[in-house]
Amino acid sequence: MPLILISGLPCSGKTTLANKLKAKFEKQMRVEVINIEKLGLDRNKCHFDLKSEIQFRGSFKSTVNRALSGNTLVIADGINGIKGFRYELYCSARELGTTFCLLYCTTSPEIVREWNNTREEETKYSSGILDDLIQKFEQPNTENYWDRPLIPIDPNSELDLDQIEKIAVQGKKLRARQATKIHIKRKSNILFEQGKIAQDVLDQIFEVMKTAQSGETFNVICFYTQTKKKFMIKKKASLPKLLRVKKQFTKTIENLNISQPDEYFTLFVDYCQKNI
Ligand SMILES: Nc1ncnc2c1ncn2[C@@H]1O[C@H](COP(=O)(O)OP(=O)(O)OP(=O)(O)O)[C@@H](O)[C@H]1O
Repeated sequence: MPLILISGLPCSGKTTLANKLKAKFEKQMRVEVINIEKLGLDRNKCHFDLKSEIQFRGSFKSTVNRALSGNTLVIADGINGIKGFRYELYCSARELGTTFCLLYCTTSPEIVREWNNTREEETKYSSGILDDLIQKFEQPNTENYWDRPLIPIDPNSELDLDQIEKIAVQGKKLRARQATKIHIKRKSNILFEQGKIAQDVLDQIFEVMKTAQSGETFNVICFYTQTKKKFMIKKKASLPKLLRVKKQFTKTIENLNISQPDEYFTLFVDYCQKNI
């Protein structure tokens, strides 16, 4: 059954949107909204650090997959700000040959901060986590085929539920393709590829450090294919220290199912920024 994926900054009106969709569609079919509340989790704990984020994404995805295999319209209501993760959810819909669409709540960072301030204390994002999530958010982009069809939603404008129904429910079904299966690479290939990506990132960081003076901050830009991450490192580190960071990262993510090279790259660069 259809998958409606919602994406947007934290506190951008996603659940409000999901509830409006549910109210409309449940007159016609079974509808399941999957979000932090449904999973019984705390939004600040889920995004506290890399490990908890990855665990949260794992349970979000498996709950979506379980619901999709039933006769249910699934509304996957989350920040879904990592493009590699949106790709994985798109693939779930594609493997089942169902309809799919991405609704993007376009609320700006300034407004989400305001809305967050008016929330009840227990549902508020702490300001550090809110800023971190805003900074990391990879905006949906129709150049990525898995971000299509994309419907931008401004929570302050009238919602065109009929347009969403036309695309998400009556629209074209995705076709399960061999490519989806090919993508499920053998673990050893994935580990080999991740090792290369990590080494590449370290080489790029080390290159900048070689020419910089101790005590100054470094601006580093790391590339992986077309993905670019710019960040700052506060102090110079030795090569053994960089290798230790890589080892710690590998330990942190071991047993977590990261198959997308893009996602691995983004997570590793974030980890380097925080731990060097
Ligand atoms: N159009 C709107 N105008 C003003 N406030 C709004 C609007 N939409 C949502 N809000 C407020 O923003 C807060 C967050 O709304 P909502 O739970 O829908 O966002 P969310 O993106 O699902 O949040 P989260 O990232 O925590 O899941 C709520 O307090 C809600 O009242």
